[in-house]
Amino acid sequence: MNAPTRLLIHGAGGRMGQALLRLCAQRDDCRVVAAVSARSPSQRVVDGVPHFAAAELGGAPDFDVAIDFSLPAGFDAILAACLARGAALVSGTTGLSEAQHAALDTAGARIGVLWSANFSLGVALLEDLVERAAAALPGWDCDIIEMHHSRKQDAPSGTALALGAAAQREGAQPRYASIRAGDIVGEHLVQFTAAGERLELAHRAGSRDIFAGGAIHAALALAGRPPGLHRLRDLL
Ligand SMILES: NC(=O)C1=CN([C@@H]2O[C@H](COP(=O)(O)OP(=O)(O)OC[C@H]3O[C@@H](n4cnc5c(N)ncnc54)[C@H](OP(=O)(O)O)[C@@H]3O)[C@@H](O)[C@H]2O)C=CC1
Ligand SMILES: O=C(O)C1=N[C@H](C(=O)O)C[C@H](O)C1
Repeated sequence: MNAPTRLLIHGAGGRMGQALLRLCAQRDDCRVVAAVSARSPSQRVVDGVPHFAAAELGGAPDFDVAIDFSLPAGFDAILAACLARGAALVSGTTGLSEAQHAALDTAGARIGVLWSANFSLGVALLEDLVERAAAALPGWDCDIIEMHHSRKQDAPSGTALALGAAAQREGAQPRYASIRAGDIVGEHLVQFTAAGERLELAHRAGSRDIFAGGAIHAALALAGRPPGLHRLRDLL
């Protein structure tokens, strides 16, 4: 059997980070060698996993792939750490700046990189469906309504922007509406409207395990691959 892939989880103390740590602990094809959060950990080792504060990232052991679900403020440091170690990066952090996306693209020349606004299988398909609908319905209004929990910091969501970009490629001019309420995991409705009719394409995530499972799948698929910019749809 191959040695387990060594993972660093960046944003480990957060909602996604906790889901990733739980799912990784149930597998024997990967091992979390470092869990990194913004603040100093209250316990150094939790369930056998060494924890680090962001300022201690340089002291983390070697890893094959970093899985990053943090915030834009932490993104530059994890990208730099991956470049310094020659490790791959799978990131789902949304709200990144244009400069951060450009840095990701550049990093693809040296390490394996995959960023996706949404790691669910359903949203990967939804993006295709939205592109098809926009191509088939020229001139229709296109509205993207997204709903998330009240702690989410960015709006519109990364997924809404990715769906909007898919519609825009086919000439639609998407508008966005965001709702932040309670503990909604993540819902996206893309609505095409003309006089007398409306087409609705929707995805509802009921658990963060969907995203975490997709990111782990991508990380294991990326491990050992040559450098390059990868797309989630090619790994599903
Ligand atoms: N692509 C996808 O499929 C999905 C993407 N997301 C995105 O993932 C990101 C995280 O979401 P969520 O887990 O809900 O957020 P949380 O706020 O729950 O967690 C954020 C985590 O990032 C850590 N963090 C914050 N700043 C830094 C920093 N400067 N350096 C290192 N770590 C830092 C926090 O540390 P501490 O614990 O110390 O506060 C925390 O552990 C968001 O951008 C969200 O939009 C979310 C779900 C799915
Ligand atoms: O912050 C979240 O929770 C989510 N963020 C991603 C986004 O911005 O699209 C994906 C998912 O909807 C959950």
